[in-house]
Amino acid sequence: MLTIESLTCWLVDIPTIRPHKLSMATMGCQTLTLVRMQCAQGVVGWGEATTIGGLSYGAESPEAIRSAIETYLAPLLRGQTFSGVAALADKMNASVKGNTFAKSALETAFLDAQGKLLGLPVSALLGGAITDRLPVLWTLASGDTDKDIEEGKRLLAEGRHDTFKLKIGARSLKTDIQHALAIKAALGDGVSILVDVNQAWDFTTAVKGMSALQAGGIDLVEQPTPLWDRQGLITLSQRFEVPILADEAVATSHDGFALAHGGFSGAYALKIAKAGGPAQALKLAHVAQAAGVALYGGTMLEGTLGTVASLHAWSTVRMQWGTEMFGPLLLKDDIVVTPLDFSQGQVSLPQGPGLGVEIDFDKLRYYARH
Ligand SMILES: O=C(O)C[C@H]1C=CC(=O)O1
Ligand SMILES: [Mn+2]
Repeated sequence: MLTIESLTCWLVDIPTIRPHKLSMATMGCQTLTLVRMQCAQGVVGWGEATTIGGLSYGAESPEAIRSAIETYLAPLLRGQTFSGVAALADKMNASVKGNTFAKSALETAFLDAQGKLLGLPVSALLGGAITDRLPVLWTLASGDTDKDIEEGKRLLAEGRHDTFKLKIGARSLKTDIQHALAIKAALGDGVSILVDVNQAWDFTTAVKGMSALQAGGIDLVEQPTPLWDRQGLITLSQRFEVPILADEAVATSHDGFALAHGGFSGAYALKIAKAGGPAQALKLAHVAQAAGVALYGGTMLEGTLGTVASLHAWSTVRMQWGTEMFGPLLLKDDIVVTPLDFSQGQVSLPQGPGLGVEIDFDKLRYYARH
């Protein structure tokens, strides 16, 4: 049992190591919404909710996440006792619609506190880790083909990553295809290349684009069409051999059920923020498993806190397509004492109680918005 005594929120702005270009936004800075949950049992839990490009990716901005927590969720939860995340989600969902990013930060903080109280890692509260090293790809998204090739070659030589995702969709189809295939040719046949279109194509453009990407040896195409076009995604998944990864189209277990029921084949990108927390994201994972849809561990380019919360959840299921939990590597700095260990295309799951992450308060104060 955990009694929530108080909740504190910060907006933390951290610059990226280089501009990160997506079809809908170019990021030069990432804003982490951080939550500290003080519990009456003497433990403190930490959570993070992070989105991409203000309101250009999702319906919750960092400022709105903070406001939802401070104005609605904190007063609802303060003084309440919960036996676990199911009870916490039940309480939040009864009074607050949507706002899954805000709920994800709170579910994460609760799991961190509960793990610390029980002396267990968060993964143990979510079913138990089946691995302590998870594959991690890297996204090449400088916006410049030659720079991306240079970056990919360097990371391959360093042995840090062996799989790359490209962000396309902002430019013409022809330019995007040339870009993706030039990188594929430069990095070589042994290197797996995935592309993320972030909803930028309509159905007919997607048919042309997927034909070219499939012929060029691209291994996976992520969210080619708008999130509302469920039937389009299903049809594309049945028409092409190159698998489709559903991202924006699949947030919760309900979306996963509807897509699979409609005949979708391919994979789902799990993200704790889309679902409302690590435990909620696993509900989608379990629907996918039941439907024979593969899994991929997705990121909203979170800092270490949100990344580790995701890793604890992802460690409890088999990720056929690996993960993209490289968020901390895209940021110039972070607010934790010990950075994650990324090497050989993998990241290690922290082993301590709770999330297994310690906050660096000086850095938190330095980067926090005033
Ligand atoms: O998948 C997305 O749409 C968002 C994110 C994940 C990796 C990356 O570079 O951006
Ligand atoms: Mn995506």
